[in-house]
Amino acid sequence: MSLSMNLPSKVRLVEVGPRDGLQNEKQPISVADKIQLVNDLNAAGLSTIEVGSFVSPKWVPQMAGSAEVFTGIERKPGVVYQALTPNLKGFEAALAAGADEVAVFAAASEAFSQKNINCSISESLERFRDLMAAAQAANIPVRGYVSCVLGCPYDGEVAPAQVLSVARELFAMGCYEVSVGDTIGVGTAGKTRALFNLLAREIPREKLGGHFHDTYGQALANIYASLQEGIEIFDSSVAGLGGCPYAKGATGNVATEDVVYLLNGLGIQHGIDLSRLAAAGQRICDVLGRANGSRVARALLSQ
Ligand SMILES: CC(C)(COP(=O)([O-])OP(=O)([O-])OC[C@H]1O[C@@H](n2cnc3c(N)ncnc32)[C@H](O)[C@@H]1OP(=O)([O-])[O-])[C@@H](O)C(=O)NCCC(=O)NCCSC(=O)C[C@@](C)(O)CC(=O)[O-]
Repeated sequence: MSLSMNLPSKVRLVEVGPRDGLQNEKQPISVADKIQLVNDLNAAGLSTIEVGSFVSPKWVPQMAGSAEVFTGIERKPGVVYQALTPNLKGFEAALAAGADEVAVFAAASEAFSQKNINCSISESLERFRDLMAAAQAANIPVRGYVSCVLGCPYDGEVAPAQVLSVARELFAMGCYEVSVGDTIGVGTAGKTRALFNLLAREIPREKLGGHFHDTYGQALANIYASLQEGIEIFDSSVAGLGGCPYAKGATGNVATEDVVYLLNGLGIQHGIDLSRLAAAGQRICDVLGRANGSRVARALLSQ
């Protein structure tokens, strides 16, 4: 039971650091370092880890070695190792690499859809159909993402009804859960609550996830607002790694360490060992030669 009767007692964190976190890094990162990151996250208790993506290497070169990463990781029973896939080709590659589950991604804004995956929203949804059929035949669960739900770097304001329409389509075609993403981190708590309130009129709350970037420093406030709306699934990235190659200026995802600290304070269960998690984040930051983006990790590691 959480300290507040109105909040969920348990949350599932989807760790997207190895994919969303690393995809935007310009410097080469070795397959060994990526494998180490996934293994460290495993050891810290994450139950769902997005290991990599099977997208065009011309579009996102950093994810080119994802198959080797999948092959090299130590698998822990009960942990879901997920891959991001934009089409059937990506799905087949993910399946061959041993992904337990895949994620498809659509946008709530037309301009972002074009920039990110080179097609309109409706074309992207159409593209997922053969992937969904192949996934169903192979018994592979498919997660859905909707990007730019609280604003778009090209189109500006995004209508909540448009987010609902894309999320509804993803469910209708068979996604078991949909994560809605504030790709450029412009959302605020009030808008977040209003969005989930609208989505929950048609989609069960326990099937909705929140994916917040911290560009404007609002991610934790938005997560708290989502918890108040009964949302129990959040995507986060160790050490706040990340940024989207097709959203200029977008900084990292909310740091997993910061979310865990928030949940600890609220008495909400999550199953993650914060000190191991902070060590995992610092290790990859040392590899990348960049500052740790988690304030909680910085505070803990300086003690
Ligand atoms: C979707 C495409 C492929 C369309 O790209 P396209 O150029 O329109 O597609 P195409 O079908 O014409 O193929 C072009 C080339 O890519 C190859 N190709 C085609 N598919 C694949 C594949 N799966 N894996 C490997 N290669 C592939 C294909 O074989 C061909 O190779 P070529 O003949 O030129 O040598 C491209 O636009 C793409 O890969 N985009 C990926 C963009 C991306 O990964 N963005 C970041 C992830 S989304 C995100 O971060 C947001 C999220 C999810 O985190 C949530 C949030 O924050 O909001």
